[in-house]
Amino acid sequence: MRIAIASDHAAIELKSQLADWLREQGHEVSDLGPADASSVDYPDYGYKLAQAIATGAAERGVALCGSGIGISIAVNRNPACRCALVGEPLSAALAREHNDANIIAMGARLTGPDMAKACLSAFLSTDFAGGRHQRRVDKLTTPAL
Ligand SMILES: O=C(CO)[C@H](O)[C@H](O)[C@H](O)COP(=O)(O)O
Repeated sequence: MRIAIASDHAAIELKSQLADWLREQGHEVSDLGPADASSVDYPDYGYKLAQAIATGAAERGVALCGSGIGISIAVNRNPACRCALVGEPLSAALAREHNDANIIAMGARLTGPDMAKACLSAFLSTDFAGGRHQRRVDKLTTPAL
């Protein structure tokens, strides 16, 4: 699968660990940065990731920052993105099954590498269930008010 991954400085180490792990499993991984641990702003990298999903350059995205909150807010500003912030595998699976999430967000200061891999594994191996969930997901792409 084509997977794009982006973070801020707080998650640079987790980004690198997850990118390596995904490549070992045969995924095509685009690391959208940052390249080092210098302090950066999560919206800049969240927008790059959102663009990769919106253009189809990537089928799935991984968004990481200290808590996962800031970068998940950033990517969800793009209507092509459905990003779920998770900290355990059941939420990661449900984000796919019910919400057809195309980006997973995690917080490197809250979630360790083993748990992050378990979440990512559940996210990548779970299909969208469709049916009633499709109707609800469709409503996310229409103006709410
Ligand atoms: O955006 C965040 C919180 O929603 C992330 O956790 C950031 O990584 C964090 O705010 C960065 O904080 P720092 O003190 O500048 O390292």
